[in-house]
Amino acid sequence: TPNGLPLPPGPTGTWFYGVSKQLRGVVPWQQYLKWSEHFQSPIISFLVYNRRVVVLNDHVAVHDLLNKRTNIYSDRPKSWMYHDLCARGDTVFNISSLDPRHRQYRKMLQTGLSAHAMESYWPGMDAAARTLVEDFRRDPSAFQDHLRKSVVAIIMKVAYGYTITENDQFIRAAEELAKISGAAMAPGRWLVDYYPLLRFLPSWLPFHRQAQEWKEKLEYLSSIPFDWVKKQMASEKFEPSFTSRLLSNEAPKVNEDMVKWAGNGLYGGAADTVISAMISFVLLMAVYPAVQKKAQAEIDEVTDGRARQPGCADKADAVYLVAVMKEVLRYAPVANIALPHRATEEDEYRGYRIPKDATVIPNTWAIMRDASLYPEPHKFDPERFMEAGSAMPDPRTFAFGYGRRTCPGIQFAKTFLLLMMSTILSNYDIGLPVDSAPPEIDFTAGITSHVKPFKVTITSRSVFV
Ligand code: HEM
Repeated sequence: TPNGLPLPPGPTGTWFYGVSKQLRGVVPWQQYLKWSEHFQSPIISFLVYNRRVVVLNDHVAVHDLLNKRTNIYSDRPKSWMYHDLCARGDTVFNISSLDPRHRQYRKMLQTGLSAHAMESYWPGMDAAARTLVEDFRRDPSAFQDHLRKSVVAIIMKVAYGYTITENDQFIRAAEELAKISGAAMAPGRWLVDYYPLLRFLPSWLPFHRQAQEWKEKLEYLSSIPFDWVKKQMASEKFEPSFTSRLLSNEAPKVNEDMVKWAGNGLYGGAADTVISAMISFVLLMAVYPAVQKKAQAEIDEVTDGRARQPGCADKADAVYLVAVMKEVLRYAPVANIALPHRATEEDEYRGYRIPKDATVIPNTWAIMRDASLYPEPHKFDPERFMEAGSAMPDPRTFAFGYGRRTCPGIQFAKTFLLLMMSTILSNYDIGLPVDSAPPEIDFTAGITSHVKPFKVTITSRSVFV
C-alpha cells in the first residue's frame, strides 16, 4: 500500500486554519503555482482547515490522474451545508460518482447535448443571434447585458422550449438559484463543511435556520420551469426541448426527478460560463485589432461579402475563428481550476501518497500559461493554432474539465460561441475609445472567472465590403 509514502510537499499552514488564511485576498490558482515552484513539485498538498487538498499544476499529472484513473478521481468533495443541509447532493454538479445516478445523468446530458442534438437547435440559435444584432444597434454600451440575455434566452429554449420575455420570472428564478447555491457552497464560509458533526447542533442555530430556508427555496425554484414543461406537454402545445424529449422517452423509462435535475444543470453550467467567454472575446477584439480584422475578413468571405448573416451552419468554414475561440479559452480561462474533484480511494503517484477523500484541484490556469505547451503564453495570438502541424494541444482539452466530470456542454458552447462571435464581427467593429491608454486585462477570482470590464466602442460596420 502507499501508506508509508509521503504526501506531496506544500505549505504547512497553522493549526485549525491550515493555509486558509494564506489564501485570503490572493488569486488561488496563482498562489498554487507559486507554491508549486517554491516546492519544486507540480503536485502540492496542504490543509484548508482540516481538509486535505492536492493541487495538480501540470498537464501530465492532471491527465494521469483525472483522465486516466477515473474510477478514483471522479467524485466531488462533499459540502455538508449544500449537499446535506440544503438537500442539493443530487444536482448534476454535485452528485457523487459512486451513486449510479451519476452515470445516468452523464448519459442524458451527453445525448441531449450532443453535436447531433445541437443541430435541432440551430434555428433557435440563429434567431437569438439576429436579436443580438438589434440589441447591439439599439444600445451598444449595454453589450454585456445583451450578451447575457442572448445566452439565457437560448438556454431556456434548449432546456425547456421556453421563450423568455422582459423581466422574466424564469430568469429571476434561475439567477436566484445560482446565487443561493454559490453562497451555500462558498469555500470556508460554513464550518459544518469542515466539521460535519456540527450538523447535529440544535436546529434553531442561525446556520441551520439559513439552511432550512434555502432548502425550501431551492426546491421551489428548481421546480418552476420543469413544472411548466409538464403542463405544456399535457396540453400538447409544447416546443420540443431537452426536458420534453427526456420525459416523452418511452424506453428506457426515466425517473422524472432526474430529468428535473438534469434540466437545471443546463442553466447552471451554461449561463455564467458562456457569458464570461463572450465578454472576454469582445474586450480582446478591442485590444487586438489585427486579429479582429483577420476574423472579419474570413466571415465576410463565408457570407459572400456579408450578403447574409452568419449562422450555425457556417462554423465548419470558420477556421481562423475557431483558432480565435481556442485562444480566448486559453488566454482567459473561464474555469481556472475547473471544479474540484475528490479521491474516493487512497492512491499513489510519482512516489507520493494521495489520501482517500483528498480534494483534488486541477490548476487549469497554470496549464494554459505553461510555456512548454504554449510558447510565449502571455501573448494573445490565435496564429499559434493556425500553423500546420502545430504541436500545441487544443485548449479545449483543459478548458472543459476532466475525466468523467468533463463538461457535457462542450458542443453547445462551441456552436453558440462561434455563432455569437461571427455575428458580432460581421456586423460591428469593436475598438478602444480614442486617446485612452491600453487597458490592463485582469480577471476576477470566482469559480467562473470574468475579465474586469473596461470601455470599448462598438460601431456598425459600413455596408460595403
Ligand atoms: C465556455 C463554456 C463552458 C466552459 C468553459 C465550461 C467548463 C466546465 C468545467 C471546467 C466543468 C467542470 C469539469 C470538471 O469538474 O472537471 C464543467 C462542468 C459542467 N458543465 Fe460546463 N462549461 C461551459 C459551458 C457549458 C454549457 C453550455 C453547458 C450546458 C448546456 C454546461 C454544462 C455543464 C454541466 C452539467 C457540468 C457538470 C458535469 C459533472 O459534474 O458531471 N457547461 N463545465
